[in-house]
Amino acid sequence: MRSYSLIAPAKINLYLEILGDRADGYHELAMILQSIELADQVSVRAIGTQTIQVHCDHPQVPLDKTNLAYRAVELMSQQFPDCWAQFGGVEVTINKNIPVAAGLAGGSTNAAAVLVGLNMLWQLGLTQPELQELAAKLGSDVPFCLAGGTAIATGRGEELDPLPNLDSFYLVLAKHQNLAVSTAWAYQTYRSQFSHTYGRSEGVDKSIITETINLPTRVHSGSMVQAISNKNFAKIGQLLYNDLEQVVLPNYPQVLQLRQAFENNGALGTMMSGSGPTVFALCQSQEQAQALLQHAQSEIPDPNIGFWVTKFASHGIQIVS
Ligand SMILES: C[C@](O)(CO)[C@H](O)COP(=O)(O)OP(=O)(O)OC[C@H]1O[C@@H](n2ccc(N)nc2=O)[C@H](O)[C@@H]1O
Ligand SMILES: Nc1ncnc2c1ncn2[C@@H]1O[C@H](COP(=O)(O)OP(=O)(O)OP(=O)(O)O)[C@@H](O)[C@H]1O
Repeated sequence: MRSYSLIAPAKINLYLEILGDRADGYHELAMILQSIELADQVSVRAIGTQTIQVHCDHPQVPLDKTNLAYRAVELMSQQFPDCWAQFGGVEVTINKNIPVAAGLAGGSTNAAAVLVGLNMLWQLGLTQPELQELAAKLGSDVPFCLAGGTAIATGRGEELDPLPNLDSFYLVLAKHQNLAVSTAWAYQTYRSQFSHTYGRSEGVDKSIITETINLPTRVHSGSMVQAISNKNFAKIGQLLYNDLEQVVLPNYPQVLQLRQAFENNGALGTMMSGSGPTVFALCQSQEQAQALLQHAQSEIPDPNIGFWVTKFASHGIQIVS
């Protein structure tokens, strides 16, 4: 039976501003998203039985309908019932390298890989915009994971405008392995505490966050877009921004601690990714990233913290074979 193997990169948020509440319960966003080389490998294979089977080598990843890759197969089978009938069921195998429940869109990128894989397996010939439309049905981050690179994301995160590539940037990621932050909780808490500040470009009252950290002032994403267009790495580092830090940092001191460790040890910039709890630090070289990792590790010698050195990527889902 035919199978396809795909590379599914993680993402980080260089900029995340919450602009307002939406009637559908989601939030209107202005984000700048960036793919990174840290990636899962996903394979899709046609199987004889009319079933969906998901395998994953990471014990925390569910294998049932709650797996976003499973939901991607289900969506495709509903959209293309003739192919489902003709080609039979689908087996998805995920080799997990992206930390789970990390704010790095691990599940979203697996789902995006399944869409691309089934487009090949079922010889559908779907165009990129058609795949993007299906991706948006699965989750707000899935369309970006499909496209990849560097992009502005608006709406609830699904409307994308590409930006120039920044693939010479290195970064260090750090995550407490036993910590997970619910994305829904982070957005709801932000709404209940900060909705009165929507649209105020001068920023919000950050006094509830400990004064030991130097939080950036909210700037319009336009300044970041300009810094990216100019490939001004120092400026990009200074302009990193994430509104969700205002609810996650006060509630998760471990995330704040990682943020401080990076800030004190010479990163170009440091920020929490998405709804956390992963924190990243930007560096101009692999050597600088390794040195920063060592500094942070010696400052917080906790075996439960995972560290990764990786690089910006200029691509989304890639077909390997
Ligand atoms: C935090 C980010 O990862 C940043 O890129 C995304 O905004 C979240 O993307 P995602 O996990 O793909 O999000 P979804 O699966 O669509 O939604 C998860 C939950 O996040 C909240 N959510 C998400 C996106 C958005 N624009 N507004 C929201 O309020 C909703 O409560 C939703 O129930
Ligand atoms: N394919 C998948 N890979 C990892 N987790 C998955 C997957 N499908 C479903 N999940 C579930 O989703 C939860 C969130 O995992 P995921 O790694 O996607 O989080 P995330 O990186 O925070 O996502 P995002 O940044 O899109 O909010 C996990 O706790 C897990 O139970």
